[in-house]
Amino acid sequence: MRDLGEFGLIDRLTARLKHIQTDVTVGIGDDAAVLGYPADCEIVATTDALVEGVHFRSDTISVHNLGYKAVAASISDIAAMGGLPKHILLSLAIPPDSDISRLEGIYDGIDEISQHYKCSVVGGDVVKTEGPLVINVTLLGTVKRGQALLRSGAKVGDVVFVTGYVGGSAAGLSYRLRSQHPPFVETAEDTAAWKDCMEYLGSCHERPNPQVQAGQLLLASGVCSSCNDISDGLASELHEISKASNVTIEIQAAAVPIHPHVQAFARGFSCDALEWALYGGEDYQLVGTVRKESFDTLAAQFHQAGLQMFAIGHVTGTGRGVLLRQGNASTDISASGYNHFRS
Ligand SMILES: Nc1ncnc2c1ncn2[C@@H]1O[C@H](COP(=O)(O)OP(=O)(O)O)[C@@H](O)[C@H]1O
Ligand SMILES: Cc1ncc(C[n+]2csc(CCOP(=O)(O)OP(=O)(O)O)c2C)c(N)n1
Ligand SMILES: [Mg+2]
Ligand SMILES: [Mg+2]
Ligand SMILES: [Mg+2]
Repeated sequence: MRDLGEFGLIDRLTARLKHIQTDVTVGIGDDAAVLGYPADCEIVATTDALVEGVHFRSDTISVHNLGYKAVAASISDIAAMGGLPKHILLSLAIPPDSDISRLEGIYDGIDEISQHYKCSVVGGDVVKTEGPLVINVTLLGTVKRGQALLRSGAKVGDVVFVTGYVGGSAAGLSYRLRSQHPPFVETAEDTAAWKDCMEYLGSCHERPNPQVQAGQLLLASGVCSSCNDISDGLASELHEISKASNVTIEIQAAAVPIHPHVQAFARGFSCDALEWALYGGEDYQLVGTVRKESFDTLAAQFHQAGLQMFAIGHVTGTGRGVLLRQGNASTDISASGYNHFRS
């Protein structure tokens, strides 16, 4: 890698990007990219850093899927605003002893997800570091002017929704971090079921599906009063909506959608699947609120489009708070979830 030099490295990595760029007047190779945007749109911009040892480890994710997931996390933020992803700026801080094939693998994963979601890398930066590998993704997208979905519009009476299963990524990570064989695999049938379960958990953790189409439907419906994507866990994201909208939210534990594979894995290892769903994070589903009278129509639209839409609770009052109802008991759930500066 040292032989390549900075510019050789950039050439090697960007050569992996096969996805055709659209709305790019000037792309990689000049001082800055020049990008075209439709006049009836606003730009949505998000940035997130991923640090080796904090966001990923070589034994928890493949290099290809690391590239895939790094961009997926940013696409998810654009989806939560009701936007479409367009242009990626990609910066890497690279330890000097890094293997070039590892970096190329990351770029292949980025190229794969770029093709799928029709966005492209238009620039970036490479620097050396004495610390761990850092990948920073900045993503620019478009949203219909004045229509971005915010966290701040939830109103009393609204239904709280989530666009898919939660807890799968944390379950997948928990699987990756443990070495022992599952206690419930005895017969050949068990082995087959276990294999399906592991594939599901692995893909939840390594290859999340950011909900761009769901965000588009929510925006077009005109009845979505708040929206957020789930990076830190359902509890934390609900607290953000509660804070931004100054409302109290109550969700039903039994209504939180947890995939049967996640439940089976939790049972097998005596873990709590609801904990993963509430506090695990990295599910990259959307959570938000819609007007009560419009929920059924919206859910039907989602199902027609092959998407999921689960009602998990209501906005019950004004003033901040998130409550979890289990049977007759209703308890405050803390804002805990993944938090970089709190343990
Ligand atoms: N270092 C920073 N400087 C300025 N704004 C920041 C910084 N870090 C985070 N933010 C902003 O704070 C808000 C919350 O960030 P974050 O919790 O990371 O959002 P998300 O979970 O959607 O990625 C976002 O608007 C983000 O842009
Ligand atoms: C090795 C490893 N340890 C822990 C995690 C779990 N994890 C790391 S960061 C994170 C939350 C999401 O990252 P963050 O930087 O908070 O993204 P943002 O909320 O800004 O989108 C989670 C659940 C992981 N993915 N890999
Ligand atoms: Mg962030
Ligand atoms: Mg977010
Ligand atoms: Mg976070």
